[in-house]
Amino acid sequence: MNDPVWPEGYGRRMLAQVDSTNAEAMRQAGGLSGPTWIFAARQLSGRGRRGRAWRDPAGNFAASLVLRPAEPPGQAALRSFAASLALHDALSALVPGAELALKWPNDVLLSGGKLAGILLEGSSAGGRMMHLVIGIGVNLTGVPEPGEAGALPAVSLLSETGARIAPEVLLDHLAACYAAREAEFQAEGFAPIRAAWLARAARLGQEVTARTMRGETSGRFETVDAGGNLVLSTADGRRAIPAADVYF
Ligand SMILES: O=C(O)CCCC[C@@H]1SC[C@@H]2NC(=O)N[C@@H]21
Repeated sequence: MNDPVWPEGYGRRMLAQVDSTNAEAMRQAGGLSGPTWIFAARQLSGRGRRGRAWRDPAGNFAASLVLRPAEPPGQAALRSFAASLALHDALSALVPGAELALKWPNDVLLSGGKLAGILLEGSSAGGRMMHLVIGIGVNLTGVPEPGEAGALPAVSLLSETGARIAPEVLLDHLAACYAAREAEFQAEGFAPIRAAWLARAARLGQEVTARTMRGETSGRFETVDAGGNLVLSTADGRRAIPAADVYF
């Protein structure tokens, strides 16, 4: 594939080492004049969803994109679908034929295992986002130690496909793919992102379990609705779930 062109209007800060690119993005957010990628060759204390740690063996990808969407949080957060889709776009271009899929809300799977995770953070005031940070971690070469029971096994791009992609190369591709998805989101809203995401979704139409702090809901994975909710068809009817961990 041709070398991508760095997208116009996007900045980048390339760091040798950081605690967490999301933490660094939040620290720098107030001083940035436009959308900016914060990339670190080495991340020592990565943060995962639901307060979990995200372990980054050397050689893996860690970066966070800082945006200023000035939208209500629910609308701004739909970018997590744009981000996972952009990552799918970038990886499919870099490793044609890789068996990639998307898992709600924003994991990227490879050969059925967890290849990548995305963590959204941010700050808002007066009902509008001031900053949105989209943190993306990809197991390019290393696989973190096993996580909680029942979770999908972590896999790496190298272990599953033999492809050795440098983190900086993935950043160039991801930045270009994200900028294209962001432009689509701004021009046409969530509908085309939602449709493209669903076309790549893992386990659509199959039984899944959504687990929250309050309990579990099992049902057939029907769709993702216009608000980004996971829609399950359960024995008690249709349920739209805004946030959960999903188990297959
Ligand atoms: O739990 C998940 O699946 C989300 C993991 C997100 C990890 C990435 S790595 C880059 C960015 N910086 C962080 O501290 N976390 C995100």
